[in-house]
Amino acid sequence: MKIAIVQMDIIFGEPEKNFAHVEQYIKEAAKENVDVIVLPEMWNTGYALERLDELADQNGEKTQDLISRLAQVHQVNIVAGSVSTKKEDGFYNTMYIANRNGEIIADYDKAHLFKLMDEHKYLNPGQKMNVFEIDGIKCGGMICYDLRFPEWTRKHTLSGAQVMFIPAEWPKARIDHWKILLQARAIENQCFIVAVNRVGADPNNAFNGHSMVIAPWGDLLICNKTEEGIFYTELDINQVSRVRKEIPVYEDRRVDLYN
Ligand SMILES: NC(=O)CCC(=O)C(=O)O
Repeated sequence: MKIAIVQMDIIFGEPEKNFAHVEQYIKEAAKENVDVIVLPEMWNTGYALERLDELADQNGEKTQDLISRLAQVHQVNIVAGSVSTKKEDGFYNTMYIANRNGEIIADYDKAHLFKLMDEHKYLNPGQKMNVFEIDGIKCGGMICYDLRFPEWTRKHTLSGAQVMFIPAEWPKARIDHWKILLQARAIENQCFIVAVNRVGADPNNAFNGHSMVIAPWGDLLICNKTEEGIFYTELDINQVSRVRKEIPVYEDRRVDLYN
């Protein structure tokens, strides 16, 4: 599975400009014949939460139209990070995934809302998990702060996910947490982690990238990139079963002791 991760800047409260940037990035990444393109969190508006009524994507339609069109034209899967959406009962932080045929195969609303960035004041939390298939490989997706809840990743890998996609707007101030938690999630769940963070700044935070792609043994395939750009790598999915055979963590779990 060839992956392109888009470590982009996000223009605060300017969805038109961000849509245009994302379109350019997807076109550029698609030229490299990749299987999956991955975007960061809330790339349409950034954390302009006070203006969501005016800015959020109505039912995610604009986002779904864009990624569906580009996925079909370029025959590429797109894990479209997340965008702010306006639905019937309020606002959400929503991830959409399009397959090579341009079909939207999954959507996910961020389950754990991050109080330090005021998400709980403006957004509704999601109520379901997010497992989907890309080219026959079971994958899972969650968003940024969800990473701090190990049981959430484990629930996805127990459902068969071999690759976890994690878009983020994770500030520079806590970037060490990001790196350590991502590597731990990969090692403990013996899965690939594909985690995309933004760069740049908004009125409250600075962001320094460090998007990471980590193999099931904990090897770092992409890490420590702080500049804006697209980064590429390839996942050897067979590593998941090899690592799980070598250290049979899933067989050795003591579920009888956990509840
Ligand atoms: N956008 C987010 O969910 C940020 C999470 C974060 O910064 C953290 O420390 O957790």
